[in-house]
Amino acid sequence: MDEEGRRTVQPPQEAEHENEVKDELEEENDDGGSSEVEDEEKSFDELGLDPRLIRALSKKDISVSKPTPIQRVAIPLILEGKDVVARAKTGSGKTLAYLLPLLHKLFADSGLKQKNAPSAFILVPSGELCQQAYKEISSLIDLCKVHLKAVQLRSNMPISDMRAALSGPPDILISTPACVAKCLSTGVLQSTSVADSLEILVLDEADLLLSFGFEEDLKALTALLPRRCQCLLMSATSSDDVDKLKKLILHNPYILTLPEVDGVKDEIIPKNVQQFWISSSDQDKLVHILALLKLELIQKKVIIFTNSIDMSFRLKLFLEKFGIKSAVLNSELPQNSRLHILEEFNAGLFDYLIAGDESEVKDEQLANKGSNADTKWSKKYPKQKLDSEFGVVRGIDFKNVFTVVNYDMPGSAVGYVHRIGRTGRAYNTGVSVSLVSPNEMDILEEVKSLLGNEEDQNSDVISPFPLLTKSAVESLRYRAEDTAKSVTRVAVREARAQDLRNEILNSEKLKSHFEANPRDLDLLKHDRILSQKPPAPHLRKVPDYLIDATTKEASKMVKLARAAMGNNPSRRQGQGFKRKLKKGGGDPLKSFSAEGGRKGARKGGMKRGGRSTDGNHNHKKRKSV
Ligand SMILES: Nc1ncnc2c1ncn2[C@@H]1O[C@H](COP(=O)(O)OP(=O)(O)OP(=O)(O)O)[C@@H](O)[C@H]1O
Repeated sequence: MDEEGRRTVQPPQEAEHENEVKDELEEENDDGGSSEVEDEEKSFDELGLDPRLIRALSKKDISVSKPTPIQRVAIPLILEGKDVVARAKTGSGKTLAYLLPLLHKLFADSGLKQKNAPSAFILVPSGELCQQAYKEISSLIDLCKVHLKAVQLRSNMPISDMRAALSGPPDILISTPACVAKCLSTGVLQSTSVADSLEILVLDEADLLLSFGFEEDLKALTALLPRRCQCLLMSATSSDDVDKLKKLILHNPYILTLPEVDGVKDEIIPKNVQQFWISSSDQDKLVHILALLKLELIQKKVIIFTNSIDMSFRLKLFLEKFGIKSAVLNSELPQNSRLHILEEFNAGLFDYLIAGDESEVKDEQLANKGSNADTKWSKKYPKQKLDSEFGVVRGIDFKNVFTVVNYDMPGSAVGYVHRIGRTGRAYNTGVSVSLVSPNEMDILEEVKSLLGNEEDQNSDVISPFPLLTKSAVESLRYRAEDTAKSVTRVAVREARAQDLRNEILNSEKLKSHFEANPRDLDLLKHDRILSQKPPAPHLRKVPDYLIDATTKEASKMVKLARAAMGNNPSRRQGQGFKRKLKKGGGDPLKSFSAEGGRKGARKGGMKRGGRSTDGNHNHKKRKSV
């Protein structure tokens, strides 16, 4: 610390002690002993939060009696003013875990002291996450009807806009570290004002902040942090980068790690996601995805991940020929368009989103910076022009996604976990289906060994997808292969360029229009057709005679399951949904085998991955829907 009591840039010595909370039941205290945390099933209002926040949660349809485990543990500690590192898996509700106590504190402090800079900074690695956090905070502030102001700043804003946004000043600033560093270096934010005013600093998606190259920007900020500033670090995974940040910024923090039930692996496994895979050559992936979507064997909404922008457009053009509309999200698009695509998808304006997940390409590029390393991965996915603050996978809260499809497998098992974590968020459930080519089998093996349960070798965390028969695939093969020929490289290039042109035009319109009409989502469609010709009528509808009886039954069951949810996946949470599913024939993914139709009639359990498991003792990592 310097004379003025500010935190210095040098990482402090290893904290004198760290307070670890290893799960919601056990809290390690300073002496290394452990004590039971009483009444682990506390509701939100028993956590000591302002009643206005509790009412706001009810209005947002979040059950006030059911905080997630990380919320139950983190909220009281943050309310007490402790520095906290919260590591809990993707989709576990970390955003509210820091936002609720942060707002509670700002409600209490509001108007007490004249400030020249915001009281709270929330720093995230990408523009998309800024927008997401901003919307969540704004909706809570609106619902609580309090006089607090939050602003989001992004690096691409003109300095004059930044200055205007910070005049006042607002109570909460949501931004990226690079943007805050820019504000400091241009004098938009005064260092002395920050040092005088800042009470709470949140680093969300902390493990990404350093890998996205924000280290120097963060150091510029940490030099100003007053000693009293409470620091919170949220992360889905533990990594060296999280440790580095922890040492750089936090003071003797409480480390919250929520392994839930049985050990380290559970820390990362999205338990609410039933995971499946389909073996497919690279060429056959188009016919497989067509069969899944056209024969309605997976439930909407769906995110389809590819590893390249060209593949995303190829897929979009191909599906269009069969009358399946989708939108493409990628790093090439202007930021306003990307944010708008996300908003439309979250609002349910279209069902299929093809997301070019280049984050792993970016990681690979960062890892190989300065070297000429020519890995298998970089050969397959050559360098693309990437927006350094774009991330389509990490941290983005896609709403009500039921199925995640890996059209291309990601480059790592960790990338896989983050992708499938876009469904099954908080108390919801979801399904993932990965198309795995022979070249990608090593990643599948990596995923299996990362997620597998060594003590339970006989059960697969990721199983063969049970609803797709060979004959269903073959019935569509001719049409798919014939149509794929028309999706040429030139067509893909033109579609990509056309989409970019449209979106650049849109982006300007979007900026001005949505500033004035934030709720007017439907103005610009992002899932419009890019093909020159409309889809041929014979491709739009699969003739009845092509679909075998087993597939018809599978598709019917998927539809029944969807109807039981009333097209509202958030209703998957309750018992009511389970009852309705039972009436409608049960979860098709559990009660059905593509080879043998319904499994319910068969005694002695069901087959998964060629191994027999007892229907009543299904794999414990796979939560029933
Ligand atoms: N107690 C709760 N009950 C029900 N839903 C919740 C609860 N808390 C949060 N949610 C919802 O769960 C979803 C996931 O939460 P959130 O985005 O905070 O997860 P996360 O842990 O930050 O995930 P990631 O690591 O991917 O960023 C959000 O839509 C949020 O509104």
